[in-house]
Amino acid sequence: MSATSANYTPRRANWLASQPQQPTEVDIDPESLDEDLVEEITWDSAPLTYQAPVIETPDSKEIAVAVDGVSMTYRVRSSSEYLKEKNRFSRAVKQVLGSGWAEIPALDEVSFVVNRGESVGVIGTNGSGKSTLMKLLTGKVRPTTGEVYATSTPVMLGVNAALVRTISGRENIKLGCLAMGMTPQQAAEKFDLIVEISGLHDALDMPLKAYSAGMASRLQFAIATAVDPDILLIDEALNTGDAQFRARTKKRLDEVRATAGCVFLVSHSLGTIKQMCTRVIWIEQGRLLADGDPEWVCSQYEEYTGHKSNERMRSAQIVYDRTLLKLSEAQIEFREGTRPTRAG
Ligand SMILES: Nc1ncnc2c1ncn2[C@@H]1O[C@H](COP(=O)(O)OP(=O)(O)OP(=O)(O)O)[C@@H](O)[C@H]1O
Repeated sequence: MSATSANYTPRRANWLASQPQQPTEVDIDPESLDEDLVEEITWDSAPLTYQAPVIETPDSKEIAVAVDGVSMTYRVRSSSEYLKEKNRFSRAVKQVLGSGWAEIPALDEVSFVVNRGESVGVIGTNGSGKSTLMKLLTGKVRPTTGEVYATSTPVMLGVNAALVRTISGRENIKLGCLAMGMTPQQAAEKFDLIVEISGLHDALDMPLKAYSAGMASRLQFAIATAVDPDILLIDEALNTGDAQFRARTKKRLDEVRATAGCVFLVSHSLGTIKQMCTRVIWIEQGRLLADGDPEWVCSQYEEYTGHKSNERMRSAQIVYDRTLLKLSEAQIEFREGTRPTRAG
């Protein structure tokens, strides 16, 4: 569908007509809450209220990505051992279908809007749904329900720049650029920049199989970001670099951010996230739990994971519930003609 479709009717038009346009606080019946939770929330001085969804009306000049009520359920054929294993971890298998088929919920009604110039950190414990979200953003995988919109095709670092182990770094740069859709001339023009970003001047003629994991991911990063992607997705790629490379990476990410669209960075390293991101999204058990200031979101996450790693599951649940209470859920409305194309 074209971004300028004149006949577009917002998907949620009926719903919007019956809802307030401003966030409104809705009273919760304290009787329905666990006593400890009430105590904790009161102590934290958070209002004992749910916020009604904020209606996000993306500005067509600003918007880079809109994720509108996206849910994702994988359908897998699995052995009973695998299912037992899944049950042991955080996410329960929702429904076991006949003859070994199972549905695994990975994301549940996630909505947010990202504007150009933002650098969004994505955090969450193992299996919470971060990589699934990235896959949906590339448009290569379709959500079960909901929709992902993007103003250009997001580039996933590491997927588009597949490296070949038997040829040199120099040849990999040329091949990687061609694989990402550059002409031979564009690839030649970008060569020096890629070498500079990767910092691999001395290793250019070595075969890739002689590179360490960190060196290979530096090369991958340099190739992927050389195309000046409008929307760049990075999944854990930065964690292998040394301090010098991280500084160079940050510089390059800042440039990408400044020149074009936005960056998504999935990482378990909160230091990296806080250093590189202007906003953080916390996905937990498939739900969007927090979306906002990196310091605040990371501090809630640290408290949550601290409790979990000490097996204080009840306290972890309190942090989860308390954080969720503060989330202003988004509902997305596109004005006529302002909707970007569907990702993919
Ligand atoms: N291809 C797949 N088929 C079936 N289930 C999957 C598939 N990919 C992910 N899942 C399941 O979906 C859920 C979310 O997984 P996902 O990889 O998105 O989590 P994650 O937050 O990226 O985890 P991690 O931090 O460990 O990389 C998990 O329960 C996982 O087992």
